[in-house]
Amino acid sequence: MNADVLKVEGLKAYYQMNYFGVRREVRAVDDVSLTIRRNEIYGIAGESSSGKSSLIKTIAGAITPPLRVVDGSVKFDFDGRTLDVYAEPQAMKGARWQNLSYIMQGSMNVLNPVRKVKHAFHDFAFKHMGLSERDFWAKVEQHLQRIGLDPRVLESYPHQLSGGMRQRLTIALATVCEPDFIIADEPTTALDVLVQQDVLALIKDVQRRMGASIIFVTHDMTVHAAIADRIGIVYAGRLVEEGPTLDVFRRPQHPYTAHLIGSLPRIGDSRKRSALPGKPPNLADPPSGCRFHPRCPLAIDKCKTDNPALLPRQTGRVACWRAGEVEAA
Ligand SMILES: Nc1ncnc2c1ncn2[C@@H]1O[C@H](COP(=O)(O)OP(=O)(O)OP(=O)(O)O)[C@@H](O)[C@H]1O
Repeated sequence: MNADVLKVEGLKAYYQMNYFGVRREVRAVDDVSLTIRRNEIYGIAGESSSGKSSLIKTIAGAITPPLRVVDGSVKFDFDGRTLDVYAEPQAMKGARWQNLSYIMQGSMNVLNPVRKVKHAFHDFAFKHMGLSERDFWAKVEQHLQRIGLDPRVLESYPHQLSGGMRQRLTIALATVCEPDFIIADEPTTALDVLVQQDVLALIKDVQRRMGASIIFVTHDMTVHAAIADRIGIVYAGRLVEEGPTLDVFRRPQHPYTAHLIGSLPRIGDSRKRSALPGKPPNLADPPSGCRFHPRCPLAIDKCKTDNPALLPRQTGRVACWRAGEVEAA
């Protein structure tokens, strides 16, 4: 069996707009290549507007205009069967829920406020599981119990449940068909810190038990530290660093990664953390060369003109002309 379950190659997805005859193109995903292994949790990190959600939506095959794939490919390997997301959109429909599930940003909203929770399970999962009604509900109840929810929640309306319970329910929904691959966008952002810990532990537990792979997005580096096996750092539509989570946190190679990690508060350290000057660039008109160069403390002339490729380095990959010359602040 192929060890990689997802292969993304040279992926470019742009928002292409036309305002009164003037074309505008936002290069939100710009030449991203990555692979995800079986049983792996891969986190995508980066500031707001760096393109994380656009990347994950594109990987999930869940894009709508004006976002369009202009180049590259996204291929899954499910049980030795290759599923090419953009070459075979129909096959993708068949794979949803069974092989692949997508927990969108704000996905608690999939729970219809005027219908009991049980309807969401029936609407989304029943037809994919090939079970009788009776066996289906037995399976749903067993799944809820496994993830610490009382099956009586099925008879509740969403407003009767706390935010943490609703998020647990969306995770239950996304995992009840035991998919091989889970895609999650900011799965814990709307929750307070304690509930967040709980939901993170749940995601990790469900993933380990089912042997699934997960790719998830959050801007919160502490969430990556808690659950990701590897992380990819995105800046201005490009993957600029990738590696095992511990290595990236201990020895970031890219100045941007070093900054993201250096700005995290640490217990017992009251030093003021410095903010990175400037803002992420406008992706309709990104800077030449390395897109980080206008904000980079280590930039040299070459960085202004030449785009560094993402190259293997130590245990991961990094795209920087001065890779490895940084230490976490
Ligand atoms: N519907 C849209 N039309 C045009 N541009 C868009 C649209 N949605 C997002 N963008 C632009 O695409 C770029 C990447 O946005 P994206 O939402 O993918 O970033 P992100 O890293 O997920 O940010 P956040 O953490 O704030 O969700 C940004 O410049 C954003 O303004």
